[in-house]
Amino acid sequence: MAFEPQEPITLTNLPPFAQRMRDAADVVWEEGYRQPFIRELGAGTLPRDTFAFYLIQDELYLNDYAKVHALAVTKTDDNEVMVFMAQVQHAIFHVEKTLHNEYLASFGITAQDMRDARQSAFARAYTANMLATAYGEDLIDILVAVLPCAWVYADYGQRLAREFAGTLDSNPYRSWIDTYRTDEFWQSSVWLIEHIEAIAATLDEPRKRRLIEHFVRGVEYEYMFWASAYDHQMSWRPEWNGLAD
Ligand SMILES: Cc1ncc(CO)c(N)n1
Repeated sequence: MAFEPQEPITLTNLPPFAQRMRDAADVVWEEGYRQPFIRELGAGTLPRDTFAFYLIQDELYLNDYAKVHALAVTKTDDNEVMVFMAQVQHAIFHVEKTLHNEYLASFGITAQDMRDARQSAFARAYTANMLATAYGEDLIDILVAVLPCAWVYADYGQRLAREFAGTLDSNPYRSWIDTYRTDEFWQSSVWLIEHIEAIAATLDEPRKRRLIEHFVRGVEYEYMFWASAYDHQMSWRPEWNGLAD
């Protein structure tokens, strides 16, 4: 389907460079939606301790994710970009972390448990990669590094809400789905896509290809974040779990 520039950017009306990134990631993206963690989250059957494992990892993730947005501010004097980055940081602490805190409290996970928590190998690889980009690369690289985070969650949130609409009322993970299904959450991706599109139009093909590669890698990290949580896997190999404790 061709991009309709007069129409708003939606999950299916994407400008050309965003469409290229999305197409390149498609296999991972669709397998990601079909993976057991996401299926069971949608059905409400995901074991609580698996969701708790994910939430603890995601708490740690969000700290690094906030830092990446803070570092983006140091790369530009464009106030529109600076305001966006500040708004995302605000949403991390006041929307996503509020959601987490409600779940963590209901699971009996304490502040001390959180202070003792360590990142899994998969989560650490993801945020180390994002932080390296944020410290060492340009604004465009940071925008592309954070886009999979915003976009995959918005896409899966909306799809889960639609696919499992009939059982959402009794789904213990409903407030998680409700957080990511909103148009407000999707609008972050729209903002990123628009700004990436404008910058990408000024770049040569090899540079664009590198950005696409970064984007696909980000979608892969999103996949593995859930897959490793599903298996409660802290280390690269399961038999190494706990060796450093
Ligand atoms: C791992 C991960 N990616 C993206 C989001 C959405 O902000 C999140 N909370 N966690």
